[in-house]
Amino acid sequence: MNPYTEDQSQSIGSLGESKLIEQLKDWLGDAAPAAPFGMGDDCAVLPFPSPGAQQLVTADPIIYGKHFDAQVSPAQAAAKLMRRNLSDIAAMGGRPTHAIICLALDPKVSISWIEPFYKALAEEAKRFQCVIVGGDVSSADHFLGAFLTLYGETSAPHPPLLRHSAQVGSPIFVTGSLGGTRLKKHHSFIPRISEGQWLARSEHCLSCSDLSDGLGKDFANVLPPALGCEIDCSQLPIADDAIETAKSSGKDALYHVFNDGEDFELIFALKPGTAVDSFLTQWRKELQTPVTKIGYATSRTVSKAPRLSFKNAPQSLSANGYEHLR
Ligand SMILES: Nc1ncnc2c1ncn2[C@@H]1O[C@H](COP(=O)(O)OP(=O)(O)O)[C@@H](O)[C@H]1O
Ligand SMILES: Cc1ncc(C[n+]2csc(CCOP(=O)(O)OP(=O)(O)O)c2C)c(N)n1
Ligand SMILES: [Mg+2]
Repeated sequence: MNPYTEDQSQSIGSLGESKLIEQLKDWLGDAAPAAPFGMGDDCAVLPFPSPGAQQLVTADPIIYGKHFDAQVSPAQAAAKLMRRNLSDIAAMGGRPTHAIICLALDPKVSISWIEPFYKALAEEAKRFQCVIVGGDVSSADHFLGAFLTLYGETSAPHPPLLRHSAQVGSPIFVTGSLGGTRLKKHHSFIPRISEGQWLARSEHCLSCSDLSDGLGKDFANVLPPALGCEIDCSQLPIADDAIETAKSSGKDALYHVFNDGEDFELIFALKPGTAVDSFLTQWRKELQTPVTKIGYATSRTVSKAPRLSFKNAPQSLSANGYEHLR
């Protein structure tokens, strides 16, 4: 849906900041607790994390024209905003608790866009068991951005799952399937919260991250700078929608797997020598989400940054991922 209207009476400009904030609170309903624990004071007052848990906090926005466009409904945009932050909490093995949302909006944004957007944020918060405790509204010219800060906590007593901690020989896995994001997954994925928590509880996982910028870039998230990674392209879980996308893009489906980003799946590395078959049996007993071993961490002598090498790759595969500002 196009978020803008030329009819001033239907725009948020006709409400003004204070009236809009009142409306936002109404639309959030019981997803927004009362002050001082929620909206209404200068700060929200948050409780300490549960005993033995550590506090997590992450931030990612959605910006019109950068993370979504007019093809995406306000409810889908809201789900994407919540879930891309939830995906970071999942990657650390945590669960979400509290969210703050800052809006920068052109006055021409329509009430009929912001209302379903906020109602869907409330639905998402309830579904993923967190509350929306505040935020900010400011005006911006020709811009629509919603910036979410999400608090969470680790799964006590387990430490958070960190990036860059794989070791030589670590088998590397991904959840779900990759490369199918352009058609719909970028706004309709499920953050892998249970899977992240399960990994945090397992004694096998050394390192974990989520795939937001594409496997060709984010593989490096689980590796220390001195290591490389060999990926067996014949083992990659290619999404049906990656194959569909490839039909019209003129590129190989693997191109979309490595470069399109926004898979919001987990990539993780296990301790070297982990019995992969019994790990997989255990996973499949307790989790429904598919998981695939895609390769392993390799040693590298001359190194500034982790390097990717391939088995069974098509010739001239480019695998760089998504990079803002370029
Ligand atoms: N503008 C910024 N100021 C401070 N820290 C930032 C900024 N942008 C990103 N970071 C931090 O850099 C790290 C990598 O960011 P990013 O690639 O956006 O992570 P993710 O893919 O998980 O969103 C994160 O720890 C993030 O908090
Ligand atoms: C209109 C529009 N343009 C481009 C994209 C594709 N896209 C936008 S951001 C992004 C990468 C991930 O986003 P980023 O903000 O880098 O997430 P982070 O790594 O910070 O979690 C991709 C593939 C899109 N989904 N919609
Ligand atoms: Mg980010």
